Amino acid sequence: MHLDHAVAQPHRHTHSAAPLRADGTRRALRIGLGGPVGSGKTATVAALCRALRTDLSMAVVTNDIYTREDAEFLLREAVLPPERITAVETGACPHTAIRDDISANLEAVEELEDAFREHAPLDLILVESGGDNLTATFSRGLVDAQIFVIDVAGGDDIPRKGGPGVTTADLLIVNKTDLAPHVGSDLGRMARDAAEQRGELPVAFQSLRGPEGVAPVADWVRRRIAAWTAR
Ligand SMILES: Nc1nc2c(ncn2[C@@H]2O[C@H](COP(=O)(O)OP(=O)(O)OP(=O)(O)O)[C@@H](O)[C@H]2O)c(=O)[nH]1
Repeated sequence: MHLDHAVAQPHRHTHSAAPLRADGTRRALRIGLGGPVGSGKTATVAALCRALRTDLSMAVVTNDIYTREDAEFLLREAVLPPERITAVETGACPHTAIRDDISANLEAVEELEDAFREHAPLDLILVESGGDNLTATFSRGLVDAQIFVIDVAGGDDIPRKGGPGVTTADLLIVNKTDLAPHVGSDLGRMARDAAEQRGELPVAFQSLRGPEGVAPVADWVRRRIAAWTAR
């Protein structure tokens, strides 16, 4: 079994918000990325921007507790033009801003949509959560699909322990597989536990340091966009 390769498909259709705006135009697909501190959310967002930006009109909203560090990293790396990156400062509780009081994030995605609507309507907005614990999930009023990013260095028992991110995310990424031999994580066990917790929901084993990088996850995003556009 090639665990470095994404196990994809099928996915559930759990969209809650309407794909069309009041004026009949299609809005962008919104995908949220959550997960524990340091698991690789920003690195995955950066890699997705590089992989998809020539084919798609895209933008990113970052959430940090007190800083704009994630947005500054994306700006420094020039993964997208600055006007396509917005930072939301969430205050004390990062999961509140993506789950309970989503107003600041909704405002950010709607402003981005409006800014590009005329000349290059957005196809995709990635919303990155601030690093938080295993319970941080997105409101379905904010995003249409969510990706949960964990990493092998966080311990190979994370999939077994479950939690809403691991069990319900539309895609689970087990990141930094290149580190598995160094930290003694058993990828086979993580795959079995993840399958047990998630049933048919897909899991991608990813190393951004490896030759494949983000490609399998970028393909998953493309399929979501295709399904969104076909609706
Ligand atoms: N070895 C290895 N390192 C990685 C990989 N992906 C990300 N990293 C590194 O892990 C560190 C944390 O990555 P980030 O993308 O900042 O993690 P994050 O989840 O956004 O962190 P917070 O925003 O602080 O929650 C960085 O030094 C990345 O370069 C990977 O696949 N392999």
